[in-house]
Amino acid sequence: MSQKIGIIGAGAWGTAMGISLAKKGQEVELWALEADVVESINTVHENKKFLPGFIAPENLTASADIKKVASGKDFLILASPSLYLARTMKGLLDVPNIADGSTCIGILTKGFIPSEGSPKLILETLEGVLPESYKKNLVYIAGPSHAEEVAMGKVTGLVAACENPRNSIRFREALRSKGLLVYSSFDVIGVQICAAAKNVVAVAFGCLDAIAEKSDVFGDNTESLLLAAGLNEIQIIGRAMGATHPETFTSISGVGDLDVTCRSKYGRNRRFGHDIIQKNILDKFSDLDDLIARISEIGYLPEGAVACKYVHQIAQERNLRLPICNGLFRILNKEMQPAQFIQEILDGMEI
Ligand SMILES: NC(=O)C1=CN([C@@H]2O[C@H](COP(=O)(O)OP(=O)(O)OC[C@H]3O[C@@H](n4cnc5c(N)ncnc54)[C@H](OP(=O)(O)O)[C@@H]3O)[C@@H](O)[C@H]2O)C=CC1
Ligand SMILES: O=C(CO)COP(=O)(O)O
Repeated sequence: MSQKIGIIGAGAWGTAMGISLAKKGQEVELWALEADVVESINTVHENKKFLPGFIAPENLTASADIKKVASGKDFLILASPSLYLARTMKGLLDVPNIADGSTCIGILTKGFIPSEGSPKLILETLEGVLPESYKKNLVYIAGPSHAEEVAMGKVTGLVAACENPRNSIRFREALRSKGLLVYSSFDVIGVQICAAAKNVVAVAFGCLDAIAEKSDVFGDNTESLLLAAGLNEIQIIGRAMGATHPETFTSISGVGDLDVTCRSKYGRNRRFGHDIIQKNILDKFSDLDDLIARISEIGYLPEGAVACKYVHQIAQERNLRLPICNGLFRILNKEMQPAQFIQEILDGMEI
């Protein structure tokens, strides 16, 4: 039976998920902020701005009216970048099926949310805004899933994490298809940390990858060294923040997502690392706060740059030793030259 699904955020990932669901026969409506994105999806069935080259079925439609997109849906999927997620969600609180808790909500965003004290995880932030009935009922969805490949129908694995197994199973059934395998998890904290922190490691990986292209000293072996040490740092953060299942880190949402983000040609975070070395992209920003404030000027979304600020804050507050994440923070904050970076982190890291 076809279900009604709303997706908030028509970037590459929201659009690809919409295409996958629409191909499965679900009735999907996407919210896009920009009128040209709405028009392009509704007229030529393609998101020319964020996912060009992929044609959507006609049962995927778009609207600029966020409340309309959220109204009367069985499922609502949030796919906005971390910087805009909380603000976007607040605009939906008076939608009747959200106010009464009857719509099942899942989140695709990867990152942390700033708050007055410590940075917060996404579910914790949304639970603080949504009606009480959503507590322990939000579903966090992550895994190695570049939008382009999901839109193509290439076989992809995702984890749907929720403290209430009924909801992770509901999402699993709604999302899964021949190309999309969906597994349940209870480890909402571990899965969120893996999704946010792997982007930071992938920026560092992109820097190393660019340096290695012209180096006699660094190669594929060095890259695997960085990847393994990065996974170690992700585990340190996860354990400190309350991840419940050690196997999360070795699952598709842990090492799987880290691997694809570091190595895929579609990776935005890896590309950003490359651009730091090859295009001196940091020259136009004065520090990390300036970069975050003007992130749209980069032309694509490196969530790892935003997450790096919050991982650094968490590391300081909890006295965590994270040479890769903290080394990258010093680069992005203009405290260290990129050239020094790889050697320093290789000298400092523990596997
Ligand atoms: N791309 C991928 O392969 C994957 C991405 N993700 C995660 O999904 C999230 C979205 O990434 P992605 O789809 O790649 O992003 P894109 O860079 O493709 O799209 C940018 C998005 O930002 C939105 N946006 C820009 N300005 C604002 C604003 N002021 N308020 C609200 N929304 C705004 C755009 O809205 P609009 O649509 O309305 O124009 C659009 O949805 C990120 O957290 C990312 O880490 C996770 C897995 C895979
Ligand atoms: O999360 C992703 C793949 O699972 C997308 O990573 P990038 O944002 O680096 O492209």
